[in-house]
Amino acid sequence: MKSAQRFYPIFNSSDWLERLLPQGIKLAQLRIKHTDQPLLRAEIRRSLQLARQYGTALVINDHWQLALEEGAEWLHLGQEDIEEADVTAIRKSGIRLGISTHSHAELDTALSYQPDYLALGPVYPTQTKQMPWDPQGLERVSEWKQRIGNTPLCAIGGISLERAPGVFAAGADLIAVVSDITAAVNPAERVQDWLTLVNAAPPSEGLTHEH
Ligand SMILES: Cc1ncc(COP(=O)(O)OP(=O)(O)O)c(N)n1
Ligand SMILES: Cc1nc(C(=O)O)sc1CCOP(=O)(O)O
Ligand SMILES: [Mg+2]
Repeated sequence: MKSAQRFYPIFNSSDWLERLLPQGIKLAQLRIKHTDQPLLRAEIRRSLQLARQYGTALVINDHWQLALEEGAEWLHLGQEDIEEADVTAIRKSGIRLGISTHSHAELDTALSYQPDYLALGPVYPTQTKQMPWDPQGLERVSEWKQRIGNTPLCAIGGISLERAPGVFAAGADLIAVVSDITAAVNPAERVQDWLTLVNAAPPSEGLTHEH
């Protein structure tokens, strides 16, 4: 895996992608929580165009039907999402799949789908999303990595640039972040700091994405 793919920022619009992909982001997620289908399709289409332009692997969150129809290569689903999705169609399409986990039971369920990566969260307290889960902590990151072996482990939730070295050292292959970038005083500068950090990190098993 190219080391820059260990940094996985999450954005809620194609405008954010237009603004920050030129910084050299090689893996990102589009996470839009409204359900207006025409607007969603337009956002997904524009985001995929931007991702192709900048050589970025773009993961579409939640909206698996639109992701398939618009030719996305990556999809992220939570446990409730996957219950409602047509997993056979998703797997048949060849789209690569990441799945969220927050507990041992969710980990067992997620592993049964043989995902292309697994996410564990929230590692630290987060203001970005309300969840019933207590922060997992770094020991849980290490435990997950031991249990999932070669499947890439994505850590998410309350992770800042300053916390990232500890999260990688605990066993995360990649780190997903929202507010550390989008709430930064200077998001482009913050992206550069992350890229510097991951480029200096030791190699890791993780996502592969050829361009
Ligand atoms: C990389 C990554 N990890 C976890 C999530 C959360 O997914 P989910 O539990 O389905 O919650 P929503 O993001 O859909 O609110 C994620 N999106 N990305
Ligand atoms: C969208 C999301 N999912 C999580 C999980 O634990 O599944 S934590 C989270 C929010 C992450 O945002 P921030 O980097 O601002 O804490
Ligand atoms: Mg979801």
